[in-house]
Amino acid sequence: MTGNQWGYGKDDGPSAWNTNYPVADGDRQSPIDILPHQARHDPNLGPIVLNYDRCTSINIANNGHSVVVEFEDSDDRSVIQGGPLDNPYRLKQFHFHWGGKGCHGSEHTVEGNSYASELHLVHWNAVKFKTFGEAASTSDGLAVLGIFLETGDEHRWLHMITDALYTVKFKGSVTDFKGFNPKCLLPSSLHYWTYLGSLTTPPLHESVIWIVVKEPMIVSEKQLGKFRTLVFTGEEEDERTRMENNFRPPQLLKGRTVRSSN
Ligand SMILES: NS(=O)(=O)c1ccc(C(=O)N2CCc3cc(O)c(O)cc3[C@H]2c2ccccc2)cc1
Ligand SMILES: [Zn+2]
Repeated sequence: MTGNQWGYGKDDGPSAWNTNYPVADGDRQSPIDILPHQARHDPNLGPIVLNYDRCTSINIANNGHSVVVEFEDSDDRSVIQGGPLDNPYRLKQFHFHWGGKGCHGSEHTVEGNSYASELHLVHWNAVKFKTFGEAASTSDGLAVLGIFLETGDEHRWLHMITDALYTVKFKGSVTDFKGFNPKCLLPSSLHYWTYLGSLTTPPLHESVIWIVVKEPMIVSEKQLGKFRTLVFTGEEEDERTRMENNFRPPQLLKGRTVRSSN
């Protein structure tokens, strides 16, 4: 995966991705604009259950597209289950998408409104697949939990992430990041919308069961600003391109149904 041929700029951004990744124009692309009143309330949709108590974070990294925290996924120590999922899905990593100063940067939107940022907790079906890569390229191999970030009061735990961002300023930097449990980032209610979609970055595989939580987490403008101290470029490169607006805009629904938990 040489992720360096795509980006979020004018020439290599989302509108150009279909050149190298034709699935970009596919029938189940993500993100989407969610219309709550058109979502089908499904009483059979149970609650989302997160068993993260024995989760093991490994490191935090700048992969040139976002800041990513990776987890140990060699067993079922941290899984998501319930809701629309038939199996437990293992937590692999989480990362964020955000905007520029004062601009919004979520990927999913709600009735055309975008949030300041969006957190993605990426899980894979280790019951049906042997590796993340295999799951990520097969329908419903992944389950991504999306959490909106809205600006307001300071988030009491997000500093554990933002305080580490200076150590991964440049693309390709990785530092140890142990003992972090992302459960501390979740809003109080896990009511959600769910639909079948794709990765929102190349290779845009149509392999994702999306679970988008309705209630945003509240973070301060100051905390969000720290994400913008990262750069897309490597330390050895001349230019320093600020990492911001790393979001794909909403894609066509193409007849898909969005279901709503209660
Ligand atoms: N935004 S998202 O849809 O939630 C998303 C989910 C997973 C991934 C992911 O884990 N990876 C692996 C790291 C990676 C690095 C890249 O440079 C890149 O272009 C894509 C990824 C994706 C990825 C997923 C599946 C196959 C290959 C790569 C990325 C984004
Ligand atoms: Zn993402």
